[in-house]
Amino acid sequence: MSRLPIRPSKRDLPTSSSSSSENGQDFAPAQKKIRKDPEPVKPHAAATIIGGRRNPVAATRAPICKLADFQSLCVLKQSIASTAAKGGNVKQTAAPTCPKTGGVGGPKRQAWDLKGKFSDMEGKVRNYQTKVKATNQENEALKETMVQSQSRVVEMEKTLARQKSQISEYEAELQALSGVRDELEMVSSDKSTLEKELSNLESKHKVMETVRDSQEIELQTLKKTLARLQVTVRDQEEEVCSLKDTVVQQKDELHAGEMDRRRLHNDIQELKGNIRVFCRVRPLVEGGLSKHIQLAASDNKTITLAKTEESHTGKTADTQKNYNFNFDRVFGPQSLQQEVFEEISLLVQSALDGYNVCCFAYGQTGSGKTYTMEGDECDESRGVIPRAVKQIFRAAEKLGAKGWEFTFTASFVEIYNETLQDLLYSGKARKGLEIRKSTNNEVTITNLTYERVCNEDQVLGLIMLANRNRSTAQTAQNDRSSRSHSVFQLDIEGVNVGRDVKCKSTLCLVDLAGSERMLKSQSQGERFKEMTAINGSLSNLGIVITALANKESHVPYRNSKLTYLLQGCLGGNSKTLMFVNIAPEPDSFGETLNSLRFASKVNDCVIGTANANRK
Ligand SMILES: Nc1ncnc2c1ncn2[C@@H]1O[C@H](COP(=O)(O)OP(=O)(O)OP(=O)(O)O)[C@@H](O)[C@H]1O
Repeated sequence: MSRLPIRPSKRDLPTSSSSSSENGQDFAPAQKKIRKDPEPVKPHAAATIIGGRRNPVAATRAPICKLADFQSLCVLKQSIASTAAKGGNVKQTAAPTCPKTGGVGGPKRQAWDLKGKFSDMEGKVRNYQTKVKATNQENEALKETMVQSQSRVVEMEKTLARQKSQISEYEAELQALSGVRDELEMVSSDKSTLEKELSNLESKHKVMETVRDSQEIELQTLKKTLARLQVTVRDQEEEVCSLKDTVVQQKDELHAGEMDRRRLHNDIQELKGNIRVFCRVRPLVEGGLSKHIQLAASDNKTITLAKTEESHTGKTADTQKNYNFNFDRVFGPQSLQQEVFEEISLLVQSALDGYNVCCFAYGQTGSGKTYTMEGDECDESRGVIPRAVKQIFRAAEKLGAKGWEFTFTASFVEIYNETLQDLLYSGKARKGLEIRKSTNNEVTITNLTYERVCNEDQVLGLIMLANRNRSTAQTAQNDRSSRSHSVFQLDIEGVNVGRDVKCKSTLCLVDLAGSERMLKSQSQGERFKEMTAINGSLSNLGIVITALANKESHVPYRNSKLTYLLQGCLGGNSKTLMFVNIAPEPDSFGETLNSLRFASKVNDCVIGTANANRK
């Protein structure tokens, strides 16, 4: 019976843990206490500290932990290590309680020695109870330590959190500082650039200083030169003043000279006669000159028309009848336009000096009137009108230097069948063109275009316009230009403000209608009307000139439009030049003789002295 309770406990031993192999029921409470003890110690914390492995975060953060934190960590480590060591002792002390030893160092009791065995067991129990008590005490101590450690751990974690937040603050600060560093780098690079610039500027400054020094030296030299020049300028100013006086004096003299020139020029013109007649012979179409026209080799003022008259009976020899004419000048068929104009240019000058000048071409159709007055387009063939215009504007420019200012007004009128046509107007024939005489004896035409002109080209443009308008009328009426008078007038007004002198004159250039006479029986209708008008105006021209020459009290200017219009240019206060153009063909003999007779009559006239229109 006594063996029965022991055996089962022996058989249980291999399956029990080493601490409960002897008496599982008795030792169970102690074993339970041992198992519960380690619980307060968190495996994580123990592993972290006992294992000695360092958390990588903690390791990396260690350098920035405060020294106090580090020290408290060390204390915690030591206490846990000592606790672990004590725990190990518990295991070591528990090891001798292995039931296989059978008692406390004594020999194995006999099976029957139950009392002995019991006392052994009691001894063992007491022993174990003592150990358990000690272990419990240790456990309590450990628990306390664990609680302390846990509170420390909590503190440490707080500290850690604080430090983490501090670290993140530092990191943010660091980041901000890195921005500052970048800025600093930029600033330093700017600084180095500025330093380079500064050094460049410094070197430039040095160069400038050198330049300034040399310029200062130059300035000094220039100041000296300036001072010298100022003295010279003062001298020269004095000289200029005296020269100005001289200039004023010379201007006075010049003006007096100009007035003298005008007077002398006029004297010469008057000596030449205030009405002059030039004869111009047109060359034959095939060249040369026909036999019936003879020009004296000795002078250029005579022309002879020779006519051979056959004997009526045939018994006597043929007789030759010569008609001699003297004029102011006779131009042969070879005479150039330039030569012809030279003789007239003095009269053109008179127009600028304030005298009315009239130049007209008389002759039968085709005798060269238009060629003489207008000429052809090429330069050498230009006639009296374009050359006169050129001379007027050039002379006006020269007189400008002597204080004269001129204004020019041009008009171009045609007299056809005793009616006036405005050649500067391209529209439908203008009506209401009437000749009017003002109280101061100025002749004007109502509704006529008076164009202000400033230069030669403008006048030439107007002449071309007049020719276009004339040829338009010509296509409507064949040969009209030969049957009309064209009158170009240039009104000249001059003023010399400095001298308070004014002058006013008109240059009148006229291309007359063909002067040939037609037998009344041959002229019919329009042609008869034309011929009557032409003959009337031309014969009236002769009458007016004769009346002027005879100093008659009444001069019938109003008998024709032509003489009425030319009144101002033909009267006593003008210089008149007449061209008599003759055709060299033998069959024009009769007309040539008539023309020369008319011209001769005019040439014999002595018109009174012209007065300049001056104020
Ligand atoms: N001195 C000259 N030298 C060369 N050719 C001339 C000369 N005179 C006139 N002629 C020419 O003779 C022709 C007739 O001349 P122009 O037309 O001038 O005559 P006109 O008298 O004006 O005639 P009309 O009364 O019909 O107008 C023209 O071809 C012209 O070029």
